[in-house]
Amino acid sequence: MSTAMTSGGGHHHHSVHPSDLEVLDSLTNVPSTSTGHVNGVLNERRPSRRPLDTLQALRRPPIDPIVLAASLSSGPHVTRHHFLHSFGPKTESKQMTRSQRAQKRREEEEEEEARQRASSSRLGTRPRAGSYANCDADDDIGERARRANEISQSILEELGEAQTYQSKQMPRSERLKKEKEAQEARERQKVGAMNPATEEGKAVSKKIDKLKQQEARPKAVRLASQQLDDELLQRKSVIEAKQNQQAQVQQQLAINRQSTPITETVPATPAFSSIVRPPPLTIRCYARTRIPTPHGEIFCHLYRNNRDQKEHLALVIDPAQNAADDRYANAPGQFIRSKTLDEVWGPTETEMERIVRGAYVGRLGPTNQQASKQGMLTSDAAAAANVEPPLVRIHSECYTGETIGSQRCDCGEQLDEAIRLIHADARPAKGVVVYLRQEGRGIGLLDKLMAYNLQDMGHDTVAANILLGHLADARKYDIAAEILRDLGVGSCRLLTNNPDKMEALEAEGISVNKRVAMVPRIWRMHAPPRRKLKNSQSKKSSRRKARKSKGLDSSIVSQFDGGSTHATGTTDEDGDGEDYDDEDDSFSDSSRDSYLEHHQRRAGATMIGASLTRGPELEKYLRTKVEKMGHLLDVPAEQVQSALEQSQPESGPAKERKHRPRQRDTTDSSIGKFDTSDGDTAGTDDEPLMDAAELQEYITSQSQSHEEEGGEEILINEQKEKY
Ligand SMILES: Nc1nc2c(ncn2[C@@H]2O[C@H](COP(=O)(O)OP(=O)(O)OP(=O)(O)O)[C@@H](O)[C@H]2O)c(=O)[nH]1
Repeated sequence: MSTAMTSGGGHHHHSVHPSDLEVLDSLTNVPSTSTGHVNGVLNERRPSRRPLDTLQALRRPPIDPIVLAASLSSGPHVTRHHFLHSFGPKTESKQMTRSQRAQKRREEEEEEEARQRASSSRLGTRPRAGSYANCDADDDIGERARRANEISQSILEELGEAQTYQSKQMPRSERLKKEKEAQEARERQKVGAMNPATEEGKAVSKKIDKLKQQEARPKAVRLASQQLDDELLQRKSVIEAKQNQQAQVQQQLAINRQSTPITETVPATPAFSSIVRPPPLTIRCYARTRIPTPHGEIFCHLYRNNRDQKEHLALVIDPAQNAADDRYANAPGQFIRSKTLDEVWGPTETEMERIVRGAYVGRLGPTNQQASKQGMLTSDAAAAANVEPPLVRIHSECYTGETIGSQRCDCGEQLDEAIRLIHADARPAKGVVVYLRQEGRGIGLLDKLMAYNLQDMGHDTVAANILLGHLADARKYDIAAEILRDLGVGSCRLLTNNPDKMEALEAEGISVNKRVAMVPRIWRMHAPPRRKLKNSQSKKSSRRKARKSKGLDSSIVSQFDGGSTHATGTTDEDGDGEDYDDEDDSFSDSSRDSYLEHHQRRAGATMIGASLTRGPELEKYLRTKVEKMGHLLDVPAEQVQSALEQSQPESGPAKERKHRPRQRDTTDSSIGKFDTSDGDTAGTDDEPLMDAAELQEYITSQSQSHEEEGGEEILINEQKEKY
């Protein structure tokens, strides 16, 4: 562009070139007016390219004089229509003139040349054109590096060590090949070990079982797969590192102890010593409160301890403590109460503070707020009371079974059943469910969920645990025992099928006087009665009971009636003595009848979906417990048959449809439907469903025919002679 538009005030209008006008036009959008004259010259090259109306339409809005004035009065003066023109104070360009700039460049070039000449003379040799030396010919660093290299070379020569380096590494192609082979071998081993369908998988499963029997569990883990082995080693090294760290801390502590006078203080939370030598276990009940349940009221106790960070619970069923009057409050020794809760926690603790944490007697209310006294119950007092030891269940947490109604296990059902059985046990009912936060048999929820995936791949619960690097059962019962002691329960009748649990509890100093079995509800449906019904009168009475139980179950009512009565779900109200006529049989009878009663309860009150767990996965789970973990239960013949059928699913002849009892509850259909044998989905609505009375008749007829066939008795308490 020529000087037609220079900055500054001086306007030197030389001849205007047509291209300048074109640029000006494009910058300012001034509509071109057909061909025209510029400085008297006919501008042939500026035809009117666009019609005027289009240009008008494209044109940006005209300059607003107010905006222009504002712009002039404030900032640097560049507007889109006055590009580089200044209407404001004159600004001086700080740029040198062109000639000055040329002069400066020349001077710089001369200086450069002089420098180059000087450096090449210093080197003595001129670098060859095109050689790398050219790159740093005038570079001091390059020069110094070369010289250092020469010096070090000469030193090495003097020492006679100037040898050529020879790599001992394999060629890369070979290394890659070897790595690939090793990786493939590992994969094969892993896949084989994880898939029970393969020969390798079968061998691994077999090995695991065998080793487990030999009690060589950690070793079995190492053999199970290379991958798990690596993981174990890693864990081991972490533990070793911790132990080392701990040893150092112990040493330091020993030194400190020598140098400082000993004061008998026990650290509240020993961080490291718990790995080496755990401090004596201490527990404390921090709170107790009343919870109404479908079976009656319970007192929920929350415990903390110095062993783990979990809050374990004790559900105490002792409704007598809840009486509106203080009849029972004055009879210490009759209650299941926590010693640590009733303790006074310090000289400043107020009565109200004690009551708020649950250390009260009688039924708490707006008018009854009586704090408990320290030492209301001791184990001695309980023993002195000379009553049958309370029913106790040590229950392990199971989120899936108890909260989202998983049908993979019977944990939800067991928790529900334990509370029900304790409520139904004696008059007044008394017992404890110790609820331990040992999810997944102590392996935690995360690993339990992974174990389920291994189970879906064909492993059972025991093998899945082992493949994940755990013991088949990683639970401990020391905290449970301590909680029971705190509650004054030194001996008990234990609700369990698990012999290990009984042994563990005994080892922890709680005497197990009797085992009371937990029979899965679904199995109980098929079980014949333990003894023949006494006479035809009994049959009538059971029908009468079934009719009675069609109404709202009294255990449900008990939570609405103020809770002053305990659950009466299995009370022998008609007085025929059938339920409680014989102490030994009381449980078997009440358990058998409980099947009907639990169907009369509202479904989902304590478990999602149903109060009955069923299905092929549950059957497998139960069978594994019996067959591999030694649980004391007899698998009903029908379950064995169903397992056999499952093992040859499609291949065999079409299954004969068995007659299965079906029932629909009158109040809630969700518990009414069930399938007893093979876990097929429950029958369709068009199939007739039994009502409670029909069902009871069905069970009775089944059991009678079973007895006629000389069938084996399979019911709870069967194995208890063993203990
Ligand atoms: N690792 C693992 N744990 C499971 C599985 N299914 C249930 N559990 C856990 O098992 C615990 C219950 O243990 P069980 O073996 O069912 O019963 P038990 O308490 O030993 O025996 P009983 O006293 O007779 O009931 C709960 O903590 C559940 O979370 C499973 O497939 N794998």
